[in-house]
Amino acid sequence: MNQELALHTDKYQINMMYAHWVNGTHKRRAVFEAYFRKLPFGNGFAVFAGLERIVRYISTLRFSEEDIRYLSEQEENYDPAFLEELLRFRFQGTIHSMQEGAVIFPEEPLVRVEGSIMEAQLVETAILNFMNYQTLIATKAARIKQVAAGDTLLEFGTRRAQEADAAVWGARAAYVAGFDATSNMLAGRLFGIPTKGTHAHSWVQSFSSEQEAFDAYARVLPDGVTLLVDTFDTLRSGVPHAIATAKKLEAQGKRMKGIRLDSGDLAYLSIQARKMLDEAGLPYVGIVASNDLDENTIMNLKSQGARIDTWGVGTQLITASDQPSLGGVYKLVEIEGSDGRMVPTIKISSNPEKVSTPGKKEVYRIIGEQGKALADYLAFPEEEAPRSGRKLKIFNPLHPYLRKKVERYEAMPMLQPIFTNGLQVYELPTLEAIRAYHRSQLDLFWPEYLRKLNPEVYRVSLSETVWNRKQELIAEHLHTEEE
Ligand SMILES: Nc1ncnc2c1ncn2[C@@H]1O[C@H](COP(=O)(O)OP(=O)(O)OP(=O)(O)O)[C@@H](O)[C@H]1O
Ligand SMILES: O=P(O)(O)OC[C@H]1O[C@H](OP(=O)(O)OP(=O)(O)O)[C@H](O)[C@@H]1O
Ligand SMILES: O=C(O)c1cccnc1
Repeated sequence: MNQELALHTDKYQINMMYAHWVNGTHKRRAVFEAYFRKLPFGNGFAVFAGLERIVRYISTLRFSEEDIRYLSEQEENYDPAFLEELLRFRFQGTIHSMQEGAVIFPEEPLVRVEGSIMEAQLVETAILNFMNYQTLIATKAARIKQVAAGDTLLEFGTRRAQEADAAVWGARAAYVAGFDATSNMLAGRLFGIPTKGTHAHSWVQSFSSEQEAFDAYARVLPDGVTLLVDTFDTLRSGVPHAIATAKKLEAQGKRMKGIRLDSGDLAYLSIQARKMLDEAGLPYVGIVASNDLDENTIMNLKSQGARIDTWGVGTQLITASDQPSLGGVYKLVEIEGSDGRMVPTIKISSNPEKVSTPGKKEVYRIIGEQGKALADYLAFPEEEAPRSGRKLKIFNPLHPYLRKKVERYEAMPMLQPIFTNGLQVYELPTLEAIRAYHRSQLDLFWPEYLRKLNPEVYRVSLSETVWNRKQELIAEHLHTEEE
């Protein structure tokens, strides 16, 4: 899915690039950081996703002749010399990022872009677009995985997704966070995600009897067939007909894989269907359920003793319906001054949570002696990196009186170099490696940070130097305001 995406940006980015170019400031060095302020779904963590798309986007970022022609028709009347420069544009900046599958938290840099103000501004919109959506879906999927850890999870959302890209990249994000397969064949081909499918009601409706429909499907797809049993009456018709088909398969030495329930009381129906299958000597036939499922319904069904082994989850996952967007932002944290030195910048807001943290920052995950994460720690790259034996003060930046000191720990750097001066230096991991990394990340946390309801708040701490710089800049700003 390599598309031409240079114009996949907001017009104001092009206009700011142009204004910088006219002003002669377009080559000033700038550092931006992308982060979010609030976790989605009331969850205690999020799962980072979107990097592969970001890498593909950055490495193929070019304005085509058609893009330039389109820009030349805009009411802004861009100077042709500016458009000429866009035609030669290549991203030459440096990007650091969290790796896909990382467990991440509010207020920490997830993607850091350093480059000319012109190029760093251009890529804001697309980076946020990819990161916000894929991280949101991976986080939703992680919540579903948490309540059905030992079961099989199928992603069924394409028909309800917000268009094609969302379906395909959403299927990938779900797989990153632990789903087992998708129904989307394109996602399967593009990313190597396992694909699975049962059949629709239309298959049964297109025959004169349910039995005939089941037998025909099983004849064509004898290995691992799953039959949808709720077209007419699940317990009186669907399950008995499926049992009859399974017996015919057995006679040929084949095993039916499962039945699918898609309506009605899924707890009751699955318990009854399980009994009927077991009594018919078919304990190996599994039960798939679908129908507007999410983590809450699945948990609830499990608490009712539902006998469901596989969950098909569509709409609620792919649209993240209880919170359909992640509010990731991209803020300027440093800019080159007239003397060529980099100057930290701050964005002040009357809402203290919206005041940005100045300066380019590294993110360290501080792992305590029991192998579990204690806090994340943000420090300037020029500060001495945290290492065991060097006492660290961990505090909550919004409530600095909540503090503790740690001395024996491991400091795990979280941001990896992805591009250096335009050159891709990061080799994209396989999806299997990303899934394994995600699981290893979850293992770093005590369960109280991971639980789905009212989780403990994990701390993202600032180094004292970062904290002091922030206070100085706030004070400077107030001082200038008063003058
Ligand atoms: N035992 C149960 N406990 C809690 N929720 C359930 C239970 N059984 C099913 N559900 C959920 O309740 C909702 C039922 O929705 P709805 O009433 O639209 O379905 P339906 O009428 O059974 O089927 P259809 O989709 O054909 O209309 C679904 O989200 C389903 O997952
Ligand atoms: O419910 P979701 O989580 O989105 O899962 C996907 C749904 O898509 C299919 O039916 P569809 O919704 O097209 O029709 P139906 O509800 O009438 O079965 C399938 O039978 C599931 O119910
Ligand atoms: O294979 C299935 O059962 C399926 C696929 C997509 C949506 N609903 C169901």
